[in-house]
Amino acid sequence: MAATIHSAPVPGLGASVVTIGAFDGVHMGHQALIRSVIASGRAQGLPVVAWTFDPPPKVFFGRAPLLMCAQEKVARIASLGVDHVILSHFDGAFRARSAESFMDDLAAMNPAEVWVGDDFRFGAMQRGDVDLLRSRFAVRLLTPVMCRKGQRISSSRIRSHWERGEFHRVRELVGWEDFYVHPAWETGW
Ligand SMILES: Cc1cc2nc3c(=O)[nH]c(=O)nc-3n(C[C@H](O)[C@H](O)[C@H](O)COP(=O)(O)O)c2cc1C
Ligand SMILES: Nc1ncnc2c1ncn2[C@@H]1O[C@H](COP(=O)(O)OP(=O)(O)OP(=O)(O)O)[C@@H](O)[C@H]1O
Repeated sequence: MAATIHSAPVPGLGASVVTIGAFDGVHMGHQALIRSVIASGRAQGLPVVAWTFDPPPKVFFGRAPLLMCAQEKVARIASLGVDHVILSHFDGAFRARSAESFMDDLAAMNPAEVWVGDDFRFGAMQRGDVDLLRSRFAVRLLTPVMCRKGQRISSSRIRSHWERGEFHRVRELVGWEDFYVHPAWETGW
């Protein structure tokens, strides 16, 4: 069944399992996290929600270039098999929301589990962390997914490889066989 796309918390969920993240590139670490929440949701018979942001916060703050547009990101997250994708517009008003206010929205979906990585932060000034999330929800942490060289896969590392022109590494760490790297990037503009 195709995922439904929302711009705010999914209404009317009596229970759910949720994962949250910027998910720029939907790389192999993100895929493992999303597959874990799907497996858990299926096992419990609960709807699976992936909550992401457009643009990714780091891009909004000018700390990173974008790896993947929102349309492609949502399509790839949906293709993994989640039931709902929330795409929140990350702007000046959204970034100023407190961690507590964000958790109130999360609570409206009655999550039985919230799946994130151990470095997940949220809320104004990044004040929310895994411990705060644990104060209100059952948090499930995914063990970091490493590359074959033993380093944690991240959007930041993929951006660095891209900037150095190491496109074979970009493709390897992103983990999508059809990930499009423009030929001009391969040869230099
Ligand atoms: C309601 C809300 C407010 C946020 N405000 C800030 C902020 O003020 N500064 C910041 O650097 N990041 C902010 N973020 C972004 C988070 O630090 C983080 O990037 C986001 O929750 C995605 O998590 P991830 O980076 O682990 O994927 C905010 C996130 C949320 C959900
Ligand atoms: N390699 C990984 N293994 C397990 N979880 C991961 C991995 N990379 C990211 N995550 C988790 O996925 C969610 C989304 O992460 P995020 O979008 O910040 O990815 P990132 O690759 O760490 O990005 P950036 O490098 O820009 O900080 C977070 O909960 C994060 O902890």
